[in-house]
Order: sequence, then C-alpha cells, then structure tokens
Amino acid sequence: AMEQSHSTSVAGMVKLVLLEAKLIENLSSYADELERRLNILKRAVPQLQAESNKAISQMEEYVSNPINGFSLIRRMNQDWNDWMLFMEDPVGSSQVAYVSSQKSQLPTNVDLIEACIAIYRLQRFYNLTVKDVSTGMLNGKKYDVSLNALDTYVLGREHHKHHTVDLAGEWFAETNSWLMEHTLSTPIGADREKMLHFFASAFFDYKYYSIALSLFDHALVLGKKTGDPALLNRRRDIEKLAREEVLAKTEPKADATNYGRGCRGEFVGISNLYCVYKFGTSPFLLLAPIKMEIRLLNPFIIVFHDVLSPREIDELQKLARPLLERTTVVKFKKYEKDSRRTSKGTWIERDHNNLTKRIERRITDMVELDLRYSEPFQVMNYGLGGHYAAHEDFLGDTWADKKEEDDRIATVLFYLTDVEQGGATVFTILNQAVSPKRGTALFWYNLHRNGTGDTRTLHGGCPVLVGSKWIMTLWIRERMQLFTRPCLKETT
Ligand SMILES: O=C(O)CCC(=O)C(=O)O
Ligand SMILES: [Fe+2]
Repeated sequence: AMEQSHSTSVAGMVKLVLLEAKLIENLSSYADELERRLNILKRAVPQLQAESNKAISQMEEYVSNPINGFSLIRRMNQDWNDWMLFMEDPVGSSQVAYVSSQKSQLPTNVDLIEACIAIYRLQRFYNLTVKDVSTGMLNGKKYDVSLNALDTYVLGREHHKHHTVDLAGEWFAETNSWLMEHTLSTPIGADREKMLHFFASAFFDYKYYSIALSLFDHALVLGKKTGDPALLNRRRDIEKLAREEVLAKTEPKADATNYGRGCRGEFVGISNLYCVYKFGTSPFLLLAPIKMEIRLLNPFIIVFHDVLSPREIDELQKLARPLLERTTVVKFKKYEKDSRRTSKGTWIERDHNNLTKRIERRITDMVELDLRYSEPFQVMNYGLGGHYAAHEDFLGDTWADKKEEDDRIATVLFYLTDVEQGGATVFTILNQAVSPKRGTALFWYNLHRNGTGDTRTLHGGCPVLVGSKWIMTLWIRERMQLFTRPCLKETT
C-alpha cells in the first residue's frame, strides 16, 4: 500500500474517521446477515427436533406408517444435502469483500509506529506519565477520552522494540490494570478467558513475568480452572520467574533542552519589547494600521497581529486541504520524509488567485521587502504530536538548488489556527516562544547583514498536544532586496 502518513496531519486523519464509520456500518450489515441466517435455523431446528423425537420414541411404529416412511426417505435424500449447501454458503461475503477493498486505505504498520513515536514525543516534551496519557490527562487538563488495553499494549511493545528509555513496563502494567476492569469490543475480546491467556503469554514472552502471572491467575479463576494440574504447573513456572524479577520503575524524563523548556512555556521574564502600530501610505495600511509586537531587535523578530481575516483563512484552508502531502526535509541534498518534521503541506503560488495576490501585497506593506523572487506560499497542517524539530530556515551552502546570493533572507509565518495546547514556535537560542494565534504572523530575518546565515535564528515548531495547527509560511529570498534594503551587503 502507498504510504499515506496518516498521523502527520489532522486533516488527513479526518478521512480515517469517515472510513471507520463506513466500516462499522458494513460490520453491522454483516451482523444482520448472520442474524437472518440464525433466524432460519432457530425456526427450523425445533420443528426438526419435534419430528425426530416422535420417531425416536416409537421407532418401529413410526416408520410402519407409510406417510412417515415416505417422508423420512424423502427428507434424508434431499433435505440434508440442502442443509449442507446452506451451511457451506459463506455468510456476508459482500461485506467481507468491502473490508478487503478498503484495506489499502487503512493505516500501515509504519503509520502505527509513527503514531507511537508521536505519543512518546508528547510524553517527553510535556512531561506526561503513562497514566496521564492513558486517562486523557494532558498537561493538567482532563479530557473525556482514554486508551484501551490494545492501545497501551502496542505502545509498550514499540517501546520494547525501539526505545532507549524503556517505558515498556509502565505501558504493560497499564494494560494489565485495564484488562482487570474492562472488556474489549474486538474479536480478541470475545472470549475473556482466552484473551487473558493471550496477554499472559505475550507478557511472558516479553519477560514481564509478574504481569503475566497476574493475568494468568485471573484467567484461572475466570475459567474455574484453579484445580487443573497442567495449568498449575505452568503457573508455578511463571511464578518462579516473577519472584526473581526486578522491576525498575521508569517514568519519562521531560526534554531538558532549552527547546523543551520553550515548548512547555518555561521561558520566564522575557516579555515583548513593545507594541507599535505600523501606519503607512499604502491603501491597506491607511485603512487599518497593523499592530506590531517587537520581540527582539537583534536578530529582528516581530509578531504582526490580526493580519489575516477568518474568511481569508477559511479560503486558504479550503484551497490547501485536498492538496496536502507529507512534508520533507533535505538529507544529503535530497528531499525525504523524516520524523523531525511531521506535517502535511502544499505549495500555493503567490499569484494563484485574488486572495493570494492580496495577501502578497499585504506582506509587502508589512515587511517592506520585494517578494518577486521569493518562494510560493507553503500551507501546512500538523497532525498527532506533529512538530518541526529545531532548524534554521536559511539554506547556507549546503543546498544544491541555492543560487548565488539568493538565500532565504527572512521568513513570514502565518498562524491560521489557534492551538489548544502545544505547538508554539520556539527560538531555542534566543529564548523566545510564540504561541499560535489565528490571523497572526511571525516575521524574522534569517541572515546577517553580510548575507551569511544567522545561526541564532535556530527555531522549531513544538509538538502539538491538543489541536489542529495550520500555518502558512513564506520564505523571502535575498535577490531583489537591493533597493529596499540597500545596506544589506557590507563591504568586505
Ligand atoms: O510550525 C512552526 O511553528 C515552525 C515552522 C517552521 O519553522 C518552518 O516551516 O520552517
Ligand atoms: Fe523554520
């Protein structure tokens, strides 16, 4: 199946919600078909039994009657063949075919691993315990959601396989307590005793013996098999290993970098320098002066407030939504998918339509740079734990497609949505954090006056904890700034 990176945008995951609803409807029709079939049997079997009981109770007498005799011969000749055909006829084959036809649309194992990594990232960045995640306690706010035993089991399993900080035990313990109290509405949950044995042996294989023992015991009691010698032997083996087991309790450690602190809102004592209104002679500025919040003078970082209207934003999202594709990063001069940047995005030409042209003019008013050779707009939507790890926007000398003196002099980053929790843009060296606010734009220079990259602009998009973060970026190129920014080049 084509990798669709389902978890990397909220817009993309909406498709899965719709597909799941159809699959459930399909499962319900499957149940209806089974029920119809069951109803036929429920009607027929008692009638067949009544006749058979009559025959059994007075066998010779029964068949001495020619009517009974004939009927028996005919039934045995014809009806049993029909029952066989009835039993052979697959139930719900059209529903099975539907599921099979949708299989390529379902998330793959890669999608699942990516989603696990997103959860671990959220734990690390926002200091969330396993219990927090599993019960929907996100950053001190309780949401009416929770994981089930299969969710926590998979999160433990992936930790066991891939992770250096081993939270597997915590996730497995959470799975255990879930299983003690609840039932699963999946095929594996249909037979509770079997399900407990399944998990017991899975945890045994992962060498989490105490958890295996607890589930095994639960299964014995449930199946009333506490006297079964073979099972008791098995129990003794597990118990022996469980007694020798040393369990280290690990909890996720909060990301201790400055970036992590910025994402958690721990930059303190750093307020905006000041706010000013930008007036001007252009039609837009005459009508509505822009509120500018100067964050830093060197390097220059500003936040422009209320520069896109809700209607403009709706239109941008409508335009971008069907075109979203997994974003990439440059690795060895090639663009590739990478867990350091998990979002979906699309490029929109600045002269695409009246709206984009209008926004382009507004940016010129705001930042007084010539946009002619700049890049198209990029509209992006982040997904589950979606982030963009710390990076610089300038191209430096490393990029194959960078032309002489045409680096990304500045970045304009529009926030198209508020984000309920997380998703700030953080400048890790400069101790600046900007929270997304619908309609606001962040602007900064990426280059020194002499045109080299200003490494102090290292920044990242923090993992989104709750919400759908949409942004639109414009990377302004250096070429054409000669007239608007004549002092750009220092003579060397
Ligand atoms: O999402 C963000 O806040 C940052 C995005 C960014 O830095 C970029 O797209 O270059
Ligand atoms: Fe960036």
